[in-house]
Amino acid sequence: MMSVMGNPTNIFWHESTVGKTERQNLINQQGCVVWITGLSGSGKSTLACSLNRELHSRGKLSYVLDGDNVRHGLNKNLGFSSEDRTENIRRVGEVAKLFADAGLICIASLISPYRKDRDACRAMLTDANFIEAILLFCVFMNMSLEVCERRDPKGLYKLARAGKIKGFTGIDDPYEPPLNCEIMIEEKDGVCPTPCDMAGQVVSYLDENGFLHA
Ligand SMILES: Nc1ncnc2c1ncn2[C@@H]1O[C@H](COP(=O)(O)OS(=O)(=O)O)[C@@H](OP(=O)(O)O)[C@H]1O
Ligand SMILES: Nc1ncnc2c1ncn2[C@@H]1O[C@H](COP(=O)(O)OP(=O)(O)O)[C@@H](O)[C@H]1O
Repeated sequence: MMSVMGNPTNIFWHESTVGKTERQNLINQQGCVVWITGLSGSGKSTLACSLNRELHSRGKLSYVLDGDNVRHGLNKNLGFSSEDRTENIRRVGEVAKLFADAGLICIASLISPYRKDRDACRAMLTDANFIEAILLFCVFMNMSLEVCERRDPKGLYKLARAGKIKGFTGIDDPYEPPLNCEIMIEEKDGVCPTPCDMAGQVVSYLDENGFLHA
């Protein structure tokens, strides 16, 4: 039977002769995904960059998938409707899964505003071979809309408030905070942790959970 567009048939999984464990042993780390979610301006890219640098300086291989950047290539045909955001998250989830399988620490940094889309990625990254081990850790940038709007480095909140951008997250499109995040970054006594401290919090988590060694 011929394969049908959108509903592929007659395709088969081809096992590789080099396994994930062998790749991980080669680079002495365990592949996983650090999924950073939060409002625009909450500091996702800043944390992603700082974490990437910190892991690199410890000799660990990581790679950042940033929503803004991925939308220039792989996802350039997607906008900001709820359907497009869902597809954006799904594709990045699939790519992150490949990176994790390659043995890398993949840092995905996207607003990812809808709980169901983040949950779908988490389900996609559950390793059935190891007693349902979850390979995705959610980092929630718990910054208030006020903080993000005050920062507004790209001037997008201003445009959204003026009605010049429709469906902007936090203004006229929802952000659903995680109910089950592993790590939360938040202000303490009105002070936001430095990029270095934010990265330190994630590195400690990865270290404590054994991901920085094969
Ligand atoms: N309508 C609307 N809502 C939210 N954000 C918008 C919108 N239009 C453009 N932008 C810019 O796109 C960046 C978010 O892209 P993401 O791929 O992370 O978004 S999503 O996860 O699909 O919701 C986001 O970047 P960050 O500030 O880095 O979050 C914005 O710069
Ligand atoms: N921990 C922090 N302390 C102070 N300023 C920060 C911090 N994190 C991010 N910022 C600043 O806030 C703005 C938005 O950060 P960014 O990382 O671009 O957010 P996002 O990727 O979530 O849109 C930038 O100008 C950045 O320099």
